Amino acid sequence: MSTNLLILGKAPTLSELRNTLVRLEDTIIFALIERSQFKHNNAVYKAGAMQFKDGYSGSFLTWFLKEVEQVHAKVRRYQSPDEYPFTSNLPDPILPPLDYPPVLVDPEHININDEIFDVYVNTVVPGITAVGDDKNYGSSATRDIECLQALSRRIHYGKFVAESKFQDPSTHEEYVKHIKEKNRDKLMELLTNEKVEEQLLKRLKVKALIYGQDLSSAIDNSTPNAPGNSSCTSVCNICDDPDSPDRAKSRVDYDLVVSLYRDYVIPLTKEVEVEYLLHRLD
Ligand SMILES: O=C(O)C(=O)C[C@]1(C(=O)O)C=C[C@@H](O)C=C1
Repeated sequence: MSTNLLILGKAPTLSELRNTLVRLEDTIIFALIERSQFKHNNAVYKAGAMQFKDGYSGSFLTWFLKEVEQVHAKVRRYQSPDEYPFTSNLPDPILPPLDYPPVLVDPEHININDEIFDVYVNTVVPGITAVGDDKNYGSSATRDIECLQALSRRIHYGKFVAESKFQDPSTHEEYVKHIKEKNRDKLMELLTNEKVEEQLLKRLKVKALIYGQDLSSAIDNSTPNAPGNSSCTSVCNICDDPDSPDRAKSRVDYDLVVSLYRDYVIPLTKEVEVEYLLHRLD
C-alpha cells in the first residue's frame, strides 16, 4: 500500500494524487498476477457451490469477503476516506477514531463496489485465469480479495481527484456551472484528460510486460528477446510480438491488463468523479 496522503493534514495536489494512482498500478498488476496462477475455480463464485456448516447460501467469495471486512472494520479500515467495503452491517472499530482532515464533501457516500465486484467476477477473473478447477479455492479467494480491494481503492480515489479539480481556480467556475446545471456530459468532458489516459495505458503495458516475465528465462542470455539481449529494440527491452514464445510464458496477459484499465478502471474512476461532482454542492 502506498503512503497515505490523507492523514498528512492538507489536501493532496493533483500531481500527488496521480502519483498514488501510478503506484496503485503496480499493486493491481501484481495482485492480478497472483490470482492468475490459479485456475478459474468457478466454485468460488457460484452461490451454493460450497456447503457451509452454518447454512450460508451465498458464494464462497462473498462469505470470505464479509469475514475479512468484519476484521478490517474493527481495526478502522473503513474510516479511512479512501477505503470502501463491499459488504454491509460491519462492526464498529475497537480502536478510537483516527483524525482524518476533511478533504471530501461526499454527502451521498458514493460507493460503487457492487459494480466493481460484478466486473471483477464476470470479466476480469475469466480473462486472467485458465479454464478449469484446481481446488485452490482459499488461495484464489484470498487473491480475489486483494484484487478487489486494490481496484476499489483506485477507483474511489476518483473522489479526491475530482475534489482537486473542483478546487483548481482555473476551472472552478466551469465546474460550478455544470454542477448547478446537473450536466453530467459537460462534467465528464471537463474532467477528462486524454493525454494522461494515453500515457497511463502505454506505461501499464510496459509494466505488465516487465512484471509478468518469467525471470528464469531472463537470466539466460541465449533466450531470444530476453531483457538485456541487445537484439531487442522495444522500449522495455522485451519482445512485444503477439506470436513470441515469451508472451505465452508471461504470467499475465498484458493486453488484458491494458483493456481492464481502458474499459473498466478508467471509466469507473470517471464515473466516481462525475457522481462526486454532481453532489459536491448539495
Ligand atoms: O488524472 C486524472 O486527471 C484523472 O482524472 C484520473 C484518470 C484515470 O482514471 O486515470 C481519469 C480521467 C482522466 O481522463 C485521466 C485519468
